[in-house]
Amino acid sequence: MDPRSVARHVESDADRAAAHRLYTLVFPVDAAAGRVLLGMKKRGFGRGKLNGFGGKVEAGETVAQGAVRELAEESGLAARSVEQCGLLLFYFEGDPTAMEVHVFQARDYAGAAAESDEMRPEWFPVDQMPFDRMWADDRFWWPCVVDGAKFVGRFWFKADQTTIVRQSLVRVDSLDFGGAAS
Ligand SMILES: Nc1nc2c([nH]c(=O)n2[C@H]2C[C@H](O)[C@@H](COP(=O)(O)OP(=O)(O)OP(=O)(O)O)O2)c(=O)[nH]1
Repeated sequence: MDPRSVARHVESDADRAAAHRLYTLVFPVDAAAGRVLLGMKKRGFGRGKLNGFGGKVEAGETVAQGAVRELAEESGLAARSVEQCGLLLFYFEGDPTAMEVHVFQARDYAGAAAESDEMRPEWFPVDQMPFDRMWADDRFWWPCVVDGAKFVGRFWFKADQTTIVRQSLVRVDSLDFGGAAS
């Protein structure tokens, strides 16, 4: 398991041995206007869905650095800071590698949203999210973001990447795993 993975803190002994791949997911929030920037994914995994901005954490960067880099690459926004609000673990039937997704909000950023090769950005009111055009799990944990609550969610998907067969979601006091996620 990647030494930056926090999964070892939240999973069972059996899960701890499994491979985890680290990802980031960043939601730029315009708090004054009550809106969040999503992007329509133009290619690859999750193509056609609306989502936050993110991707794989690269060698030599922290998870937070990866979040800032992906946000800039995909949306054109330069985050001055990012705040982690959640941890998501995804398991897909037939795939031995779990996805460990670190979810951030970016409330302090510079620049204007611009279309990239990967994403077409669009602002939405935080209380009117287009869940029908998003990943199936998002409707369950997004209310935690709106409430300002930190959360850990685990979702087991069928290989169709659409059907959730099992899930757990808990609100937590802290996502500080001894520095592992910073
Ligand atoms: N909201 C939401 N986001 C998800 C889910 N599953 C999932 O992988 N994501 C996010 C995490 C990442 O931000 C993104 C997947 O990363 P990616 O495949 O685009 O990674 P990347 O940009 O490094 O990929 P690449 O095309 O450059 O190889 O999708 C989900 O169920 N809900």
